[in-house]
Amino acid sequence: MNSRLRHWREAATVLLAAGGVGPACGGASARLPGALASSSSSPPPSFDYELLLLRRSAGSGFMPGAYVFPGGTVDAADFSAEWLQLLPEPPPRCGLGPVKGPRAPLFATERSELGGSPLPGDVAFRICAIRETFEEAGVLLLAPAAEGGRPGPACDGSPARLLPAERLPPASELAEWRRRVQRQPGAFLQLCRHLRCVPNIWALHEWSNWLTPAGRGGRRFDTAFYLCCLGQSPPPASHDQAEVTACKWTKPSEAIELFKSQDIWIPPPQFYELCRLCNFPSLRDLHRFGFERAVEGCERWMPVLLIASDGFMQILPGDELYPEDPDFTGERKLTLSTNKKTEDVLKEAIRLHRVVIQDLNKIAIHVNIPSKYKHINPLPLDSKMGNSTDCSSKL
Ligand SMILES: CCCCCC(=O)SCCNC(=O)CCNC(=O)[C@H](O)C(C)(C)COP(=O)(O)O
Ligand SMILES: Nc1ncnc2c1ncn2[C@@H]1O[C@H](COP(=O)(O)O)[C@@H](OP(=O)(O)O)[C@H]1O
Ligand SMILES: [Mg+2]
Repeated sequence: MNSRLRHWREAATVLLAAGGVGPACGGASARLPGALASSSSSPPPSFDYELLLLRRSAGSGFMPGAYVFPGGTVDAADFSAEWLQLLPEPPPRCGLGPVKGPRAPLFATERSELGGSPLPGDVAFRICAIRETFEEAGVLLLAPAAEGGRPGPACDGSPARLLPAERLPPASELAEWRRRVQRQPGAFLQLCRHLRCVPNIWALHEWSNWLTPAGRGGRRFDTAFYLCCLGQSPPPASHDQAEVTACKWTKPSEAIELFKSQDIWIPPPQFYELCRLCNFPSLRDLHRFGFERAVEGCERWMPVLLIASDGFMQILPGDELYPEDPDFTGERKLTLSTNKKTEDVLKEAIRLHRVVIQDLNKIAIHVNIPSKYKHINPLPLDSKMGNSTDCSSKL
């Protein structure tokens, strides 16, 4: 086994947004992607789309009860060479756009331990995210196969669409397929063959890559985060009453409000990504940004814990306290700690990229450095969205 894989499991997740079909909202859509609000008095954005959040079972071994995006651990079936018979184009890209930027280790991993699959990580992790979205929420992100048996995914830069209802089997049959895939992930390939479809890997755009922090002794995941924008109303989503106990389509701002009011708990990486989405009230703008930015790639982010006297911080790459040689495996048991209060630590810092956690639902993101790879920093939220838990980008 690859030494990295002894320490964590590889996983994929998808920020699934749907909407953008109604009239433009408010004027907030005039906010330019990439232009961070520097004032704390701008009106709250009005979103024309919703995002799918799932509540993890209270019995889950990892982050029980947390609201997360659909996703899970990669299975050998996601790397099956048989997918190549369904995909319209051969490796290495299988019809995916180029990535000129850096490749996070997740995407460049040697796959021999998974049977030496010729399927690239870029494809397999997208298949994983799509399969998990079906298992956990019943939402099927598939593209139809073109006439003659060759699939013809739309890759024209517009938001994706789900298969039309007439392409799907009756609900009871689909529910049976869902149970089969939950029991045996390899059944997802059989379902795609049966429906003459392919997982719509072209609708998933590389967004970020988070590695669970080391040092807490728990389970860790190296997770590929993708963005997928559906240019249609949010489709029905249903939980599986097992791994997932609730499905919720929510605007990014509403999710943050629910977090602040302690109605839901969202883990720091998902909170960070929700605050990034707050830059985009319009689904079309979000899609365009995600589609065009993906070519730049992304780097892996492993937060490094700094324990202060009244809370703790997750230090992120680019921050002046981020170690030059981070302890990825946790074997060196390196921890950062100080007797100072978080407020004083923050006052002393010049280059900030960190998540300050004072208690479970009191999180603030502090960033004053530009985001790399043409990405975007979390939006500072204005006072109307509350300030007990703020997402403050200091620029
Ligand atoms: C009080 C604050 C505690 C802070 C500790 C953390 O930051 S935990 C962060 C955990 N989050 C991640 O590792 C991000 C990626 N993980 C996920 O999206 C999901 O956990 C998963 C990997 C998709 C879950 O996989 P399952 O197989 O369990 O569904
Ligand atoms: N009813 C239930 N309650 C809690 N966890 C469940 C569950 N049914 C399945 N799971 C867990 O969900 C995980 C599967 O996640 P995914 O398919 O998203 O990777 C598995 O955890 P383990 O990884 O600990 O086995 C599985 O045990
Ligand atoms: Mg999961």
